Amino acid sequence: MNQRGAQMLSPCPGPNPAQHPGDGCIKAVGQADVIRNQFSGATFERIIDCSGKCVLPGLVDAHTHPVWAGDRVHEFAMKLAGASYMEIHQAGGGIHFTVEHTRKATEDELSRALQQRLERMLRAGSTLVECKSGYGLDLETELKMLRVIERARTSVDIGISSTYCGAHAVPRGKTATEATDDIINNHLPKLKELKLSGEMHVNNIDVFCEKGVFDLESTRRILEAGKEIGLQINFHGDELHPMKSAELGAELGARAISHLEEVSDEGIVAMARANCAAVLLPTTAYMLRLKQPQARKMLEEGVIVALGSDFNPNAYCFSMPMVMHLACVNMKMSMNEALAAATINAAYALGKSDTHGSLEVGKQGDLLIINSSRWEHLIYQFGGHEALINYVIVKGKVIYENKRCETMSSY
Ligand SMILES: N=CN[C@@H](CCC(=O)O)C(=O)O
Ligand SMILES: [Zn+2]
Repeated sequence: MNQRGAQMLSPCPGPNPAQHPGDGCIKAVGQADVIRNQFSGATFERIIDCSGKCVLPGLVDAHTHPVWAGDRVHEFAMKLAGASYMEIHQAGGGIHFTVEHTRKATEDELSRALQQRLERMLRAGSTLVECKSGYGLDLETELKMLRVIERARTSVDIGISSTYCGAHAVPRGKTATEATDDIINNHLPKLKELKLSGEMHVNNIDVFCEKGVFDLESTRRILEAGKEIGLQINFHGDELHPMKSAELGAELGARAISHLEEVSDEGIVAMARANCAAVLLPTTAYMLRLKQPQARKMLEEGVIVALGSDFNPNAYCFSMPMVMHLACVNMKMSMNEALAAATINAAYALGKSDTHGSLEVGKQGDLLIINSSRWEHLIYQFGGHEALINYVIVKGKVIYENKRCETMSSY
């Protein structure tokens, strides 16, 4: 913590932590001496002296595709040579390439890969991440991916919001209408059954609403059917072409829409009115050399702007500190705006801002301790988070401690 403030974590669900078992929530936030007095009789599992350091909320990554097999480094070379994302996709690469490999992978292989990726995200400061399916497209593989995400809830100490993204691409051999019918008639009823039986905890529904993928009408049908079974609407829209996805999302009560490089002015206003969050993905706009989304205009209009890493085989980045840096430089966000977008606003995009995303009494004790007296170093030092993040704490427990940063971060 910096010199002026302090946070007190569990174990302690009441005012006197000594009398209560831990619930992993924040018990007090304020001046160090006031808190010290307040808890003078208490005993703690662990006390960390944060003098000269900063305490930040754990970062929230509002958009990731972390379950897949088969990397696409060869496509990176193709893109550098001038091929566009859609050219590769339409030639059977891109998402289709990943689908082919993910269908062949076993559940254990996918679980191991996911676990390692989530651990890398944790070490980069993310304590809550959205995780999408979407490289199966058929029911069997989509369910395999969702089960892998479900397993990670217990095997990794990171918070997870799970998203069904069966409409990530139109599977080979099907039209978009046939794929839409399959999702509505077969995938969603099965998800509803698994949700009701408690076997799966899927939170959100996603569609890639894009020219040559799912058009506005198919997107509407899928999202409405998902909402009907209790999923939050959180989808890809207005990325490569203006689709009026923002207008549709606002009308359907979407919790969030991602990308939005090609959103219309009317769409921005509609999202602001509907409290629909914009999840901006600076790595993708950078990687694909897309037009940058209009973050400034969105903020001026009152849109809730969140950030995500979009980790996927196309945009291979685990690091929300780097995402914040890109948002500042390329989207002209201030460092304060980027931090809010990577914490409380990202939590909002996942429907979790009551419990996550800020350091407030009663919220989950997810936080980072930065080895610097100015938190802005986390954004300023591009790619430097490994030397800055001293501790990652989830539900009041230290889950990553980086002793090396004590000697590294000031250089
Ligand atoms: N645009 C659609 N989906 C992903 C990319 C997925 C992929 O290329 O594998 C995205 O958000 O960038
Ligand atoms: Zn995506």
